Amino acid sequence: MSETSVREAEIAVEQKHVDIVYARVAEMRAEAEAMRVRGDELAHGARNEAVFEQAAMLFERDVMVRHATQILRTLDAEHEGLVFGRLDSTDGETQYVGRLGVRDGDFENLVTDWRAPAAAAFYQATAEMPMEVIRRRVIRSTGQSVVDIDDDLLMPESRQDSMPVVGEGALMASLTRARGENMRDIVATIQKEQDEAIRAPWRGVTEITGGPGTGKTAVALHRVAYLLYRDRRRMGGTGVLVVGPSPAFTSYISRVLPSMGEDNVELRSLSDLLDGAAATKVDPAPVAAVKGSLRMRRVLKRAIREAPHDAPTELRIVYRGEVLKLEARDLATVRAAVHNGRRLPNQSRVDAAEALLEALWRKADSYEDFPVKRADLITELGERIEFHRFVVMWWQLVTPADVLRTLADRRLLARASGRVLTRTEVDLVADSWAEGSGWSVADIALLDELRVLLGRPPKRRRRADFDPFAPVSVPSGRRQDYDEYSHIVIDEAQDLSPMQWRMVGRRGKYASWTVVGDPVQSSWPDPAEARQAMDAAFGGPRTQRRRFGLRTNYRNSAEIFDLAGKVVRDVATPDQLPHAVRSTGVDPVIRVTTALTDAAFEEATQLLSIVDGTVGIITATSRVDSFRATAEAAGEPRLRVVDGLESKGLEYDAVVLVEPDELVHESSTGPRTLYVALTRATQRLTVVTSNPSWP
Ligand SMILES: Nc1ncnc2c1ncn2[C@@H]1O[C@H](COP(=O)(O)OP(=O)(O)OP(=O)(O)O)[C@@H](O)[C@H]1O
Repeated sequence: MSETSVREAEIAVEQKHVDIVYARVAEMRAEAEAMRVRGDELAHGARNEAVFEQAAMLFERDVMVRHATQILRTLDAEHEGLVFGRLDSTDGETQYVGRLGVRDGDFENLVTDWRAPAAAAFYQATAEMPMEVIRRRVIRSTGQSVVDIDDDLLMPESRQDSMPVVGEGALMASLTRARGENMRDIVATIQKEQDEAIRAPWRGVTEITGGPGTGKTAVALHRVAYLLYRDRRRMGGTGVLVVGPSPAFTSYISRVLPSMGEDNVELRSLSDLLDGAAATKVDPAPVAAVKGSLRMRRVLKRAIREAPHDAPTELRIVYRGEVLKLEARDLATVRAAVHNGRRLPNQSRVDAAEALLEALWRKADSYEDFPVKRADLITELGERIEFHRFVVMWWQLVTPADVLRTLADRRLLARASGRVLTRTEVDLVADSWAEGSGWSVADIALLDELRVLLGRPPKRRRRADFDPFAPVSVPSGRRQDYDEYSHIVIDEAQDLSPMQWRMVGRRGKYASWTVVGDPVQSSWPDPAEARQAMDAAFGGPRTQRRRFGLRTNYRNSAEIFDLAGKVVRDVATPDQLPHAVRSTGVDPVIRVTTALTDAAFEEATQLLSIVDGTVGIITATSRVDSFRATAEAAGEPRLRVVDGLESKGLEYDAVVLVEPDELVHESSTGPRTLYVALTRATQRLTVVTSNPSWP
């Protein structure tokens, strides 16, 4: 038989099995649908039953509806490539691997879930360690149709003539596919070193490092799917949080987990980790460096001890014909004493009132010939409306945002900072808040710190809040303190500032962690301080750690990565640079011109005609707005414009990098940012520069 007809015959064999699986899935879907209907009937019935039966019925309904919905969701997510692998072993057994475990009506295995221990050999078997696997086959489908297969022969000596082997490399086929709006899952082609990190135990901290394009993000997300599968009870109930660097990044990765049937994972970026305060800008590097350092915590702690700018500076009250007066100094002493107490400021107003009354009593007691009893004075003054009015103005309940807005005044920030910040630093930071154009990413960590330092004001109870028939699924206010996650994934961990580590650490008090990053791509100026804050976030140095290093760059062509490697030669050791496996024979293009904008769009237009997927223009931050406007006018949906920092974690088929020297100069860790930008393209890279001697 010719090679083509062997391939076609094998595709037909696999199609037969795939058809059986889809028929069975249709049955399962009908069963789940029936279960959901039954659940709704129960709920309807509950409304007509006696009250004491309602709770039990509602509970049963909830469990049923949730279970059925989960099954339907999983079945719906597996629209493409439900079955993607097959193993033929020495014992003559054939096993199919897919996105979901499926058994037939007699409980015979039709497909093994890729996350099950039984599927591990699909990813871990190699020619050196074949694990009894003779042939590993990757099955590629479109919808429910098998379109291609690729085989790896792992034990040639055990292969029988009846076992054909076709194709050359499912991995390469997948790597050369065009890139689109969203990242795709890699379940069919996870590599051995990646699989080890994905399947590591949930406990403690799993650190995954690797250079650009080594699949760190992909691995972290597949690990989430794996942990939810293996430990759904532990992980699913209290939730998994995935934190990425930017909203563009979270949107880019947003489809990966749903495509694996997991959509109850919270994806957040560092700019929207705090509800009600989304960041709309990024500070210039010198400002971000100050705001991110642990020194800011000391500044904030001092700031919240200051009296509000509109607080009264004197308390005068007439008691039984005598004037009792607390002057500014007395008031400052009382304020300091209340701050030194056990409760947080927003929960200390009652303490403040008591301390003021106590001070008034001491004042009265010091007067000669003024015989009053302490208890009488405290009760009588404590009931006076004028006293209450004073307390409300003097001990104000403040929000985190109030505090930062106050510190936009250079004088006030200087006072709060004492010797902690230099004059220049005070001016930089105060001015950034005075601009009033919304919060920056670095501000979010400060607001979160203040949330904890200030405490939540006591809630007034309202009877109407109580609804015995509210759905039982998510108790209202559950995540109010953000600290109930069971697992937290931090992507691009090398860029978190110490203050950001504190913010995520608060959310992971009871969590285990997966932390992925690449020290060489770091844009944070003080890695030692960040490292310390990171250790603290994990619960101290005694927390169990395991480390994995990824060494293969799957994104860039060897030609592109070669150029990128040159720019970080001074800041990276050779073993920190991954190995790019794919050569395209196309070298990066360097175009020298002073007409940067025109040239960049010309090159982008040309690249759009060559590649099927997206083209990214990466420029210095100062040029982004004008480039975006031009791109918008061009109306090309496959074209994106980002700056160096925004490009973190993203990828495009082709990249036009504009004026690399500018990227280097605009950040304190310039060569690293340029390295990030140079490693975003999968196929083509064009550099447009006015510097004839670049690189
Ligand atoms: N085993 C694999 N099979 C197919 N594609 C893969 C595999 N591993 C990684 N990739 C692809 O390589 C690209 C890079 O992966 P990913 O973005 O996860 O890398 P990264 O290490 O997070 O990169 P960076 O640090 O540069 O942002 C993605 O398109 C991903 O789908």
